[in-house]
Amino acid sequence: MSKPTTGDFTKTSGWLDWYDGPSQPRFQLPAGSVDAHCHVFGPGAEFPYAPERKYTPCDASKAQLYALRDHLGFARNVVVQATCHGADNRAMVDALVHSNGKARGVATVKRSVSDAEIQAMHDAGVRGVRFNFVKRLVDFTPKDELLEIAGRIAKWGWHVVIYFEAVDLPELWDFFTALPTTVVVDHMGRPDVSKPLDGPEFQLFLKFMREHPNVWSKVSCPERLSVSGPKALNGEQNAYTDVIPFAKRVVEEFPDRVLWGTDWPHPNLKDHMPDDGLLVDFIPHIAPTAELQQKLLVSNPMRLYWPEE
Ligand SMILES: O=C(O)c1cc(C(=O)O)oc(=O)c1
Repeated sequence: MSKPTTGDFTKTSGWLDWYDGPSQPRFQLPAGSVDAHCHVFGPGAEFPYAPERKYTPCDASKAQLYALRDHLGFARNVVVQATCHGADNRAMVDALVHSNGKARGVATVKRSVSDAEIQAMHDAGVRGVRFNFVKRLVDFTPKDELLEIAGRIAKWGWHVVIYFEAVDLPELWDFFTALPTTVVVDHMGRPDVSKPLDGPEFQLFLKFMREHPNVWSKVSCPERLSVSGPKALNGEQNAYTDVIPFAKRVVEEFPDRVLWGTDWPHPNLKDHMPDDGLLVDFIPHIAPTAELQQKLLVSNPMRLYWPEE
């Protein structure tokens, strides 16, 4: 892979670029595995970052993403609109249309989006919208606007991806449970893994999934959630051990409603950039059997994003 560029944009101070030269994973992904959460950034010279963005990343192009896919052994990607592009989905859509059908997408839209624009995104491979409640990433959007969007995109068979912090789940509960579509939670709703697995915060998340069969979860981002590491660097085969019990619990209790993704190029990490090959080696720690791995990496994402196959 070629190294990150910046175009004419100045990266947010302290920005960490994605890891150059990831290792070859030891864990062999099942055939047809889907990286169900990753992003493209720009390149800014071609697809400028949104004026309302909260961070300016390094560029991370579709060619670099697809080179990583091939290197790690994934067959397909789900490219999720990154907040640095706001509701301008051109970079993500461009990645989809140049994927030879090997990528689907999740967009961010405003209430003003037209049916023709939704249809065009659908034709390009978009299958969902993302609602973001992480305050450091986005400005507030009124919930009635989001519900209106959810009602409209449901007609295309799309789902809603939600990103929020664990402490905010109680306040967001009524809104989330009113959504009329399949709902996919990013990064397990960001549990605080220094709190107990059986404590009230994570138990509320499990109850959310248990009581609502339309709710799925990505069991991704151990590099973001881990407090005590160890980091996925220098060949570490037992990385992020504090995240394992949380992710494993979700995979084992809801094996048919979990997805996994690299989260490449890992926006806003402050401490280190993981070796993506070692992140893949994390998977068998949370999905220990071949059956769970097949569901997590192949059958579930295929059912959600390529149901026609
Ligand atoms: O935690 C984050 O900073 C983060 C940001 C974004 C984004 O900016 O879209 O996406 C993610 O999946 C995670």
